[in-house]
Amino acid sequence: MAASKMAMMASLTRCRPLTCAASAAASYPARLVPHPPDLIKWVRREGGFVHEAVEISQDGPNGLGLVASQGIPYGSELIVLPNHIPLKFLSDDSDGADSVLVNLARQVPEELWAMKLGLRLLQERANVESFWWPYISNLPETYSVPIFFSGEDIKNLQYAPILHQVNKRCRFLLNFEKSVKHVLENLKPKDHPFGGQDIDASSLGWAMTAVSSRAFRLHGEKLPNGIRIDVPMMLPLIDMCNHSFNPNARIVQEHDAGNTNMLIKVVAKNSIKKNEFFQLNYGCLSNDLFLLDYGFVIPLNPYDCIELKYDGALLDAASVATGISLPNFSSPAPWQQQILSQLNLDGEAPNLKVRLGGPELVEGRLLAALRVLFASDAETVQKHDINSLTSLSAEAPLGIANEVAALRTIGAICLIALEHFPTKVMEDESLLKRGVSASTELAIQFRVLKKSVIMDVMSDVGRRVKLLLSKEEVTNQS
Ligand SMILES: C[S@@+](CC[C@H](N)C(=O)[O-])C[C@H]1O[C@@H](n2cnc3c(N)ncnc32)[C@H](O)[C@@H]1O
Repeated sequence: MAASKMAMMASLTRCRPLTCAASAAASYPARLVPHPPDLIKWVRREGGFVHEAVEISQDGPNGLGLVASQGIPYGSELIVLPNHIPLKFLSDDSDGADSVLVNLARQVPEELWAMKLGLRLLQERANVESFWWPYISNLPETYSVPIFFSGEDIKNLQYAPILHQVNKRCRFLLNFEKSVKHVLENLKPKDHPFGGQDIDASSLGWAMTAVSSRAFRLHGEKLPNGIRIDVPMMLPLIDMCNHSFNPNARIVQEHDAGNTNMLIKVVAKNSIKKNEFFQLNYGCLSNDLFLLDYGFVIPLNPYDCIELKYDGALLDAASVATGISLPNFSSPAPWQQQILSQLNLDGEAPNLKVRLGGPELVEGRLLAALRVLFASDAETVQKHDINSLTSLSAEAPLGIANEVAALRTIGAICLIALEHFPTKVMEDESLLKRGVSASTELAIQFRVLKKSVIMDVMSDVGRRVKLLLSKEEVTNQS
């Protein structure tokens, strides 16, 4: 009944309905319409180029992807999009319905930039005559990002920094829904950017996620002052490529022969075998960002890390756990405090977020702070510059005993962080084996990977401590 009313309203107002399903239950989300137009043919018809061996196909659990139907040599152009195909936001001097959109976009905080372009996507999705309909109709109907999780599955993530981000996004969508409704309330039909349709938090969430999971930030048009700024844009067909940290394709931007049109190309980075999927690198991101923006997590992600709040209480608890008591943790000496300020861990507006894991393994600021707090005299420390104090590869700059104490404290911090999770990895694994819904599985996988980041850091610092102690033994014997 409700659906038929919606369809009738859409045909009366010459717009397409913006309703969407609340959550992605299956691993293969359906497209906006059951049989969308052929995207490859559309790109070619619009003057773009698509290599004859490029096909759209199911890429296992990654959804649809682009696959090579025959071998392709290194350096080949796979897709070329002329300037009018990417979907971008509007210019600030737009008028009518577009100016309403520009004004709404001004209410979107910079960090949620995807919502801004999402408004434009919703506008085109609502418009029956949209140039981009062949593209939009091929977009997934639902997304597996946590803003669409049930409250229980949000809790299942078990990791405070991501819970904070999910809550922030949900709160923003609910508040933005109110602002959008208020702005649209008394608009004349010709000024309504969504063809007279109601917008709610769910359609806003769909649009924000369609953009965050598919848009690329590329050079935009040249400004009058000659500068090019990066602008987010949706790249039809190119955004069918799935992610890999070891991609076989890359995006390049080039001017056409007449130097009038900026072309966006996908080029083979390697030679590509028949049946191989084309993959792009979405960025060196943590699993938090992959989950929040794209709705998936990556096992063995070298960029995954955990975030902790550096404070005296954490360090005191860690020192109790290691048995290395040090009163200076909560009340450092003035010279130590000075270095902590230099590290931005003390002072007027300190940044107390520190990371473990990722390529750095231990954030340099945390390592330097511990090395300095365990040092007994200012003179030894002052012989070293901040770069060597923050570097894990600088071997024990303040001596072996100092390094062992700092590393053991990091091990203890890891243990405390691990104990903050309400479940153990073994319990998570048995839940996964029992079979759970797709979103519960994703939430559990996320927390398992966070725990494995912590365990990896623990075993790495443990190895370093052993090595240092064995070196010390050799030195003492000789
Ligand atoms: C830019 S789109 C790629 C095309 C998409 N697979 C589709 O069906 O339309 C990005 C989305 O693809 C999926 N994806 C891409 N790379 C993935 C990967 N390495 N693992 C799991 N899912 C992936 C995620 O759903 C992500 O949000």
